[in-house]
Amino acid sequence: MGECSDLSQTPLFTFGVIADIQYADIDDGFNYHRTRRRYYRSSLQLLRNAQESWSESAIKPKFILQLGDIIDGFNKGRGASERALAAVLREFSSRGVQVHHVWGNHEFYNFSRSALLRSKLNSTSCSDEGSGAHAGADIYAYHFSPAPGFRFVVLDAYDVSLLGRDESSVKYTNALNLLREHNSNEDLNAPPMAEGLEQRFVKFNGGFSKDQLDWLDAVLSQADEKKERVTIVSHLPVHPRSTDPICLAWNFDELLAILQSHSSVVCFMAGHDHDGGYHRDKDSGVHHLTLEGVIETPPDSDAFGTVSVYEDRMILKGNGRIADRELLFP
Ligand SMILES: Nc1ncnc2c1ncn2[C@@H]1O[C@H](COP(=O)(O)OP(=O)(O)O)[C@@H](O)[C@H]1O
Repeated sequence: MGECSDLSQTPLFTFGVIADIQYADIDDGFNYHRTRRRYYRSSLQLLRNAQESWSESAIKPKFILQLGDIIDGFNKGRGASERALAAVLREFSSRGVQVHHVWGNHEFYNFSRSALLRSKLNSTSCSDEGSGAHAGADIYAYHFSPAPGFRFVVLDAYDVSLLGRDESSVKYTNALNLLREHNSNEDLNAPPMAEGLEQRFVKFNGGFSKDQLDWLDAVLSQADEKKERVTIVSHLPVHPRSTDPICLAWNFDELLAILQSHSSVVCFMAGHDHDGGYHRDKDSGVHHLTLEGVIETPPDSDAFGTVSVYEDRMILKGNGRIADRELLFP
């Protein structure tokens, strides 16, 4: 960190990040391929560790980004969705810091889209006022500016998806047609190929509608004009080198093209791939960060980050499985 002599400087503000808590009050289990252990019960304690660290830090985070999959789909079958959600939200609210919730596949395993829109997982009330702050009535995407010159955009990566869309809706039919164009398996959660980018066409992923892409494009044009620094968050990663390709958003390429055409974008943060990932896009200089998931983090470790924001960079202080990173602005 040669140029980092200003680390002793006070940041303009800080914020917390945490991904894939996937809490359930059940014994440990495994991922689909049985290669990774999942610590369903202990994930609540790891969230508690994060909250404790944030509240004890000299500079309190201005907000927390919760990158999706806050509770596990197993809750649904046990009739425990509301109880599990209440337990996790109790932890979040205990310290009184504003939380921005992103929606992942496990949100939709537990709740319908309309229920989510009515729930405490809808944090659009923390968005900026005014027209254009939200992408649309049934698209969960909004932006906010926590400090002058900085903007954050929350994206809905399941806008085009089978998950959460009513089976009688046009949006569901369109998503099913798109998925079937790429995946001929009977079980649409099974990837169509054993490797490569086409693997992403599975039911547990989704994408961004044209309405959402147009909205994002307009939000970023305004941010370019104001010379703001924009960080975008979504449950699904969009850079093939920042994740296992099976976790990519269906139309990651369309989203990447938008990011590359706006000078204001500095960082894209996602969850979903519990192993995490990082890549700096060489064309745009945008940092693509995929956060390691809490659910696959052993009870004696941690998985959360605190980001300090400066004029020219963000410094991620990782805890446990998450590495420290210096994110210089492009
Ligand atoms: N290779 C696969 N073939 C069939 N189903 C799969 C495959 N991988 C995952 N699934 C299923 O897809 C869903 C999402 O997978 P899961 O591992 O739970 O994702 P997450 O990491 O988001 O928890 C689960 O219902 C899981 O059983």
